[in-house]
Amino acid sequence: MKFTLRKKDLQTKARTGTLFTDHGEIQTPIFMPVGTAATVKAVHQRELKEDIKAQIILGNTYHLYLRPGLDILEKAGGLHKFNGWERPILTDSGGYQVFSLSGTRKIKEEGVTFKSHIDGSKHEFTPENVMDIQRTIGADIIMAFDECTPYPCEYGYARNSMEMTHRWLTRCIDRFDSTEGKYGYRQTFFPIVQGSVYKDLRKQSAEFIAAQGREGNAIGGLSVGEPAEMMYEMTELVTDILPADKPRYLMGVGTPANILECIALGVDMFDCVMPTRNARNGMLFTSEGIINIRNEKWKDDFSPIDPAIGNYASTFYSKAYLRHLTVSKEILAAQIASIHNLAFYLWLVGQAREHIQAGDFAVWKDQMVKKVSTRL
Ligand SMILES: Nc1nc2cc3nc(NCCc4ccc(CCO)cc4)[nH]c3cc2c(=O)[nH]1
Repeated sequence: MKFTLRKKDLQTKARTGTLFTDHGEIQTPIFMPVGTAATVKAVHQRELKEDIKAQIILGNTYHLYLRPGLDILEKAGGLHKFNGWERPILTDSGGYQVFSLSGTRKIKEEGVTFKSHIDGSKHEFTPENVMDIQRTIGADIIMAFDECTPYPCEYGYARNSMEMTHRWLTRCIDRFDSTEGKYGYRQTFFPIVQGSVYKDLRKQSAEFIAAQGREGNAIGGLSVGEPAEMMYEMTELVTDILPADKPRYLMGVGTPANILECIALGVDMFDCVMPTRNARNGMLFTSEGIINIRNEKWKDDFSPIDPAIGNYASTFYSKAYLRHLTVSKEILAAQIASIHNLAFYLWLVGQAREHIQAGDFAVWKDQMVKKVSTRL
């Protein structure tokens, strides 16, 4: 999968680029809406494309494997055919979900056994079968099966967890490189850096991942409760080691401010459930700051949600109307807020791309970090 760098910022490690997949191009830096179970919750595929201008979305191996299941997905001709999203898709490998979702899991060298959060049925994920599962789902970019090391944890645990992730990585690569895609288009594999918040482990893991020479590299084990300063310190250390000519994907990040700071640290791809999950309880991200739309103060504010970001929902509907829908628990509230928050995230990374191109990203970023973090 080709990745061409366009412009490198002079004051920071920010850069713009283009990622070429068989389902279309991705302009980076990019935010990837999370579509866990074959849907970005409350949003139509047409809205994702036309209003939000999403370029790539995520799916989750753990959820899709359990429901609708591989049989249905294969009969459909893969996830793109099943949900009608014909642009790029990335699937996370289940590592994080198995560790965070099904409390009943056992980690062994062979893999992880767990109970379905849906019906309690027993399953096992191994590096090998997770590659086969992601081949069947058919995402354009598939992730290594890793252990997302919990935070906080002792140095010894972090080291053992990282070393197991590295052994699992070798098994993932052996399996991926000896199998083909099932639907006639190419799939790409990204390894994932671990090492928790220990600088020597992070360095060791980044070097091991870089040495695999894959077409893109991910940074895992962050956005798991550590302080933002620690996230930035680990990200900076790892992006100094990961090859500059390959896309860098920081998993599960983050708030608008986190994303801007990490673009400056050389990250190209981001995903987070925050814009969609927080939308459903009335937390709106806007170009002027953060709004809790349930707050009384918006009751008679008939101004548009956020006309600056230029999409239908954010311009057509007022704050007062969205507050009414939210407090009334109307279904339309989740739809409007989800489209708006995702359109804001895509607008923000689009603005970052423009300012990197214009050469004034550093100054713009510092101003924008303050603005997007303001509580309105
Ligand atoms: N395979 C793999 N996947 C990951 C996904 C992650 N997702 C995160 N963080 C998400 C944190 C997160 C969770 C929920 C919310 C909603 C709040 O309202 C926001 C952020 N960190 C992550 C780390 C890994 C990782 O090492 N390996």
